[in-house]
Amino acid sequence: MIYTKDLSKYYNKKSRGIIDLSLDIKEGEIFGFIGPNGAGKSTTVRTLLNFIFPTSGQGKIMDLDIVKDSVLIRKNVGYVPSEVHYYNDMIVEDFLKYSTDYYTDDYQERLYELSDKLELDLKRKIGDLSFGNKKKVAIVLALVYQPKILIFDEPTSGLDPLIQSVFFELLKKEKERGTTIFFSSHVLSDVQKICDRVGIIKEGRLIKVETIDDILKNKAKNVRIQSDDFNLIEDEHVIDLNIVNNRYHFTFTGNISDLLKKIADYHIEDISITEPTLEEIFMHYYDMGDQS
Ligand SMILES: Nc1ncnc2c1ncn2[C@@H]1O[C@H](COP(=O)(O)OP(=O)(O)OP(=O)(O)O)[C@@H](O)[C@H]1O
Repeated sequence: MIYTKDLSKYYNKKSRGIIDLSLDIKEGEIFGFIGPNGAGKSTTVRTLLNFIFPTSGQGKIMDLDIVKDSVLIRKNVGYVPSEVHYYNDMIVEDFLKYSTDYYTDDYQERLYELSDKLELDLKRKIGDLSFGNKKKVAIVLALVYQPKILIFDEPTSGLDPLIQSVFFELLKKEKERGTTIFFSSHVLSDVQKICDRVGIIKEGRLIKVETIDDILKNKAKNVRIQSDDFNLIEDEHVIDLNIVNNRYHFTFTGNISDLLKKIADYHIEDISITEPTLEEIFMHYYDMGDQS
């Protein structure tokens, strides 16, 4: 549904946006796109929607070319930008009605239903809305006509936790309908909640694409051991070792039953083996960069 091959964007010779980005997102998939500030998330989204031209490479959305067919693409995509700029002097209700008038079907009822769920005050002027409330306007607009594809750039920023959970409920309904969702964010818990797969972007390059399940299931474990004679420091599977007094904290990347066999030789006072958080895994990928 969303495909790119070696897509690159340089703003000028010195300023890279994205480099050789290749993505293949299937119909009905919710794809998380994660990376810190400046990694290239917004550049990717803006290039996909042809707000900026790619420097090289190609991209397709629903088999349509992202540059040549961008008008048709935008008709089929709901988009929530990272920063929302609409007509400040318009009343929210008028703006939403005006925007939905473009579509042939009658979306008025859904417009009010979504605004109500997100607790959006329809009677205020857009210019008087907070950042989060402006974001709600963008979310209503993206969801109202039930497009086949949704592209979100940091959609939850500015939303309070209650509204965030309403938003995720709305997305679950979209998923049931088979909508394809590109979800760019730097908030790992958001991505973990809703996405099927996640792509990690670092300094403009995609360094990893994996399912959330695999990331959490197959990866290293956090191990904490208290022992006065423990000595696995040279083990190739022991990384990020931290020793304070007789307390050992490390990440174990090998088979956990091998670890249990090895530690049976030591006098262990206390032990815990836990799944790393997505945050820790993410930091690990970031440290390893392209070799991961
Ligand atoms: N208009 C621009 N002109 C020059 N460089 C730009 C421009 N927009 C973005 N960049 C550069 O491109 C790189 C990627 O920026 P981008 O905004 O895509 O990152 P991001 O992952 O969306 O980060 P953020 O979460 O801060 O928006 C950064 O180094 C940024 O400085």
